[in-house]
Amino acid sequence: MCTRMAQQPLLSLPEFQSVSTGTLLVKEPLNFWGGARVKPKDTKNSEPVYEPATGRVLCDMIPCGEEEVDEAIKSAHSAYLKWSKLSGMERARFMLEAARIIRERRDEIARAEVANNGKSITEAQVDIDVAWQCIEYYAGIAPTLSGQHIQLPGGSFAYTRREPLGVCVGIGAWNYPFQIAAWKSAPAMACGNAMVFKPSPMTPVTAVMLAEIYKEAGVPDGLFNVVQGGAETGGLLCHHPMVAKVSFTGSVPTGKKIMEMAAKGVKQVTLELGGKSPLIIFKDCELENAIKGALMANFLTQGEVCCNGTRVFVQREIMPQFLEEVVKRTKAIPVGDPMCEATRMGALISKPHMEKVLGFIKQAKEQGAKVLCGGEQFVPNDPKLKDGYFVSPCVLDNCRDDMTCVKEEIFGPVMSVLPFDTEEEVLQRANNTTFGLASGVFTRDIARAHRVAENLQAGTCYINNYNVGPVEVPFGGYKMSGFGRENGQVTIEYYSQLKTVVVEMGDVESIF
Ligand SMILES: NC(=O)c1ccc[n+]([C@@H]2O[C@H](COP(=O)([O-])OP(=O)(O)OC[C@H]3O[C@@H](n4cnc5c(N)ncnc54)[C@H](O)[C@@H]3O)[C@@H](O)[C@H]2O)c1
Ligand SMILES: C[N+](C)(C)CCCC=O
Repeated sequence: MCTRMAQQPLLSLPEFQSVSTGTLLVKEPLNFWGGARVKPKDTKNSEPVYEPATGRVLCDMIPCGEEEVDEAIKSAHSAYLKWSKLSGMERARFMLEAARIIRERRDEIARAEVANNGKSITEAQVDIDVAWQCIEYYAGIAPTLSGQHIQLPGGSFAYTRREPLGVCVGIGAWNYPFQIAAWKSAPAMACGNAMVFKPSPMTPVTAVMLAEIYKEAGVPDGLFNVVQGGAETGGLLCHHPMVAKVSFTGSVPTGKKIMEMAAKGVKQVTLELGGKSPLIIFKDCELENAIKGALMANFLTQGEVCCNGTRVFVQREIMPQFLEEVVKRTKAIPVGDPMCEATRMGALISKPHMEKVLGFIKQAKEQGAKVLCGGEQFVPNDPKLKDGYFVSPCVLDNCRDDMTCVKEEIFGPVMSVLPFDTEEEVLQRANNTTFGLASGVFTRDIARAHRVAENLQAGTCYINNYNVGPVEVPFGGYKMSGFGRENGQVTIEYYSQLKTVVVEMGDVESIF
């Protein structure tokens, strides 16, 4: 059991007044376009949405059909026509105000995120901070967007204009629901686009809070819209002729489908997909930091993190000390009520997902891995949590590169530990995967650190840390982990296009 934190100011929804585990019921519509929540037209395909910590139904997710998707996109388009004509400074003012409101309401949003996602309140608060920081960062970039002047012969010249794409679609995963919505909408809006965002059907609750906040900050109605739904609604968005770009976060199989659908309309795509990232720990590392890094690389958000370093390669000489300490600290992770400030690991997203994760662990044992700790369904003492989807964090030893737990993304709290002997060998093994999202190396040898970073085939390499994600830094994958980037300056390129204007100052020279 845990003590409730002091009450914070309210969102517009009465149900957020006293959110603690087992209390939230969301009855308000979760769609948002034209500057307001929109009731679903047809409730026949509704799906229950569960609170992971209790297994209780939190709300119904009612998918949007063709007519609703069309309304949302048209609403976005009309907002785009106004928003794209504002200067960067003007756009920035609205975005800074939205960031301020998020900061002010951090706790309410975090609590709703916890109720819907199951992650610990400590992590959810960080996610909300990252969300407002992202909006603030792109507000800072908006006024700097500019083109180039190119002098041509005879006084003629050309210039380039960085222009928005139009209506962008964002499709999100369930592990960082609010943060993903911010990571997509902030750069899109900074560049002058409008967005229609579809959250995961398992986490429909908080994206609409972001929509309300943008409205309160004063952006034009329709600039950021939310449609609820699953694969079918996602498909309607991808195929819609008024959509210029799709930014997708999710699994590799769905990413492939998104790319196919977008290809039909020659729409731009950003794909932020899954991973099975290597973390390499050399014997010359600062072991205390490496152990902390391995825990951060594996157990944030119950292990449901795309860039997690789940293949932990440890140089053989330090394996015993590493394992002893990592197991001791893994066993000490407080698992339980995610709303408690002392909790460090909450509940997995759903019962089927929990069963899938437990299935991976069972298979790992059958293939010869040794469970050093955890890896079981966990039932907290608090009776209200008895039907929650908790799994005790697990460390697997005796792993080999050919095991399923080492090759496939588990998306749960499971660390696979693998011994290695040489740098050359570990690089070859680390890169022997179709994924390429992230990677990490712990060593005190500065030359080795940079050599390893250069040779790892991944979109990010952490040196002597893991899973830090400042919004100033680009994030995205190599290989089948996707392409395009989120965060950092470079993301502007993925939400804008360049127009060249050529100006003749003399007479036309015609060959005809
Ligand atoms: N690289 C990243 O930044 C990043 C971040 C978070 C999660 N992920 C990845 O996401 C996966 C987990 O999330 P998930 O289970 O929600 O992924 P998922 O692929 O099942 O679903 C992601 C989103 O796609 C939608 N969708 C599903 N089928 C669709 C279709 N045919 N057309 C259009 N939309 C469709 C879903 O409704 C959901 O909103 C993991 O693989 C994880 O690594 C990647
Ligand atoms: C843990 N980070 C660095 C915040 C990345 C989260 C996005 C991936 O799931």
